[in-house]
Amino acid sequence: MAGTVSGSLVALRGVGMEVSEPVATRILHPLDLDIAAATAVAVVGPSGAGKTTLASLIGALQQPTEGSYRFDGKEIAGMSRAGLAEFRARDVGFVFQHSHLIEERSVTANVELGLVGADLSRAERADLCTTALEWVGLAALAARRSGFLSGGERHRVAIARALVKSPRLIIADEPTAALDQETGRGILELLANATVHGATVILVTHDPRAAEYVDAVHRIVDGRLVDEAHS
Ligand SMILES: Nc1ncnc2c1ncn2[C@@H]1O[C@H](COP(=O)(O)OP(=O)(O)OP(=O)(O)O)[C@@H](O)[C@H]1O
Repeated sequence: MAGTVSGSLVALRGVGMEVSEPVATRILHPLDLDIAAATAVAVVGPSGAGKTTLASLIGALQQPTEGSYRFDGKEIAGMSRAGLAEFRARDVGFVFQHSHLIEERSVTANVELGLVGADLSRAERADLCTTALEWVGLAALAARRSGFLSGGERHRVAIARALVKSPRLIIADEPTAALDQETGRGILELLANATVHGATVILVTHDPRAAEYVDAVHRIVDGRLVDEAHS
């Protein structure tokens, strides 16, 4: 891609994480990782290995204690708080294990939360919400109160909320953990398909089925990137 040094959307070089409180702990050993634009990758590994920490560094929810993180060629490590907040708001959509919807508000109102801070007219917001809901197959439920949705439907709304601003990066942390098998499959498929819309997708998961839906699997064990297998 234009503007990148390595050709990757996400390029980590020697990125690591160490915390000093409550005791000095090395959470991630310095690692290199490249993720190409419009691909889907899974980050897998045992509990406590550092998967969420890695995803939160890539999503700029935390800063690494060392190394360089370039996103589309632009250095993210060391950016100001305001710069990080702007990066997250513009470029990153997050999907978590629980959908975190506002129960008493409508499906559309929840999706619109993904546009907070965007300089858009009411009509533009409505259009974007409709498109996102169509994309996750929930257009018919747009006006429904979110508290009345099933678990799978809630996840779809959460995905629509992450997608509505067309972020270049989607980070999903254990998106299937709270769902039954079949619903989980649908969610994995939906997330991986975001690449068709140009998004780059990072799935943090214990779910072995995720490998079927992604372009690459990155394995973290004890804070180290130990394996990379292309499917
Ligand atoms: N801010 C922090 N301070 C101290 N320890 C931390 C901090 N953040 C994470 N850890 C520890 O670092 C390790 C890695 O955590 P992380 O959440 O990244 O693992 P994970 O692979 O996502 O685990 P799981 O699959 O159980 O969610 C864990 O032992 C965790 O307790």
